[in-house]
Amino acid sequence: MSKIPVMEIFGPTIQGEGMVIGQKTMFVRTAGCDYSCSWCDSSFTWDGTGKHLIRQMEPAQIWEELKSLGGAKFSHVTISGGNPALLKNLDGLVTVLKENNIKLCLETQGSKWQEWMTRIDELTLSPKPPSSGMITNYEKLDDIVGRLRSSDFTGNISLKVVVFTDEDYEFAREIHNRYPGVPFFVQVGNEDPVTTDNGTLIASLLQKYETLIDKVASDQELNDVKVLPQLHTLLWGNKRGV
Ligand SMILES: C[S@@+](CC[C@H](N)C(=O)[O-])C[C@H]1O[C@@H](n2cnc3c(N)ncnc32)[C@H](O)[C@@H]1O
Ligand SMILES: Nc1nc2[nH]cc(C(=O)O)c2c(=O)[nH]1
Ligand code: SF4
Ligand SMILES: [Mg+2]
Repeated sequence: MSKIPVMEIFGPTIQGEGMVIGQKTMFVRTAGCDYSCSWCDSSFTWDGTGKHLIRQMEPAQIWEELKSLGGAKFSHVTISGGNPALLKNLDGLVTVLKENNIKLCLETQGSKWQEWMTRIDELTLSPKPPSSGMITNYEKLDDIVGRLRSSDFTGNISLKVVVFTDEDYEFAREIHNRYPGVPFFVQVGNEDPVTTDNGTLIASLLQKYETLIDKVASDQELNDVKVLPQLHTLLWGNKRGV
């Protein structure tokens, strides 16, 4: 059997980001990432600090845990990480969840392709801007977007760029120009993904949200775009498992 490295399973909560923001959902967060973004808010999935939390789980076991946490109070599961697209054998989990009529959302950065991605209902690709320290492989990203725009894929896709700096904003424009027609989101960057001072954090994030809205509002290159905060961070700060 094929086990999946699971970092955390939580919910029901709401999807705090992107194309289905507000959607009631469970989360399965896998361990391991091929990137190491400077500002990653889930760095415990790849920097060794969460090593003790990793469980190697069978798809059926993950489903049991989702049910024991969520009971009958969910019909939607978001798979995030880390980068879940590193795992070929997530196929088994997708199968179990689909057999149980669960709608599936995936969060990934667009650096790897897996065949099971065609069975996701809401797929977010989040290429990384310069402030992350990562370099986007456009050949790879073109290939992935191409596959997701083909008739093999019946779900919905979106592109989501997190913005911290003016350079990041330029990167967001480039991505939107490169893939016109793909629903496009810009998201406020959280510069302090460890603080527990929620008052200060939330005030600063709201300020940044307003600044990003102003920037987009006065930009004729970014018209068909949605500007969002991380709703879960505005509600619960950097708390894990929400
Ligand atoms: C933790 S990542 C996991 C999935 C995948 N590795 C990715 O980056 O798309 C989930 C989402 O959180 C975003 N994110 C990570 N750190 C962030 C931060 N400090 N501020 C805002 N968004 C952040 C990522 O850009 C991504 O869209
Ligand atoms: N509520 C909530 N929404 C989220 N959307 C994307 C998340 C992620 O870490 O991938 C996330 C998360 O961790 N919590
Ligand atoms: S790609 Fe995602 S999980 Fe990986 S380091 Fe960047 S933000 Fe974190
Ligand atoms: Mg998160």
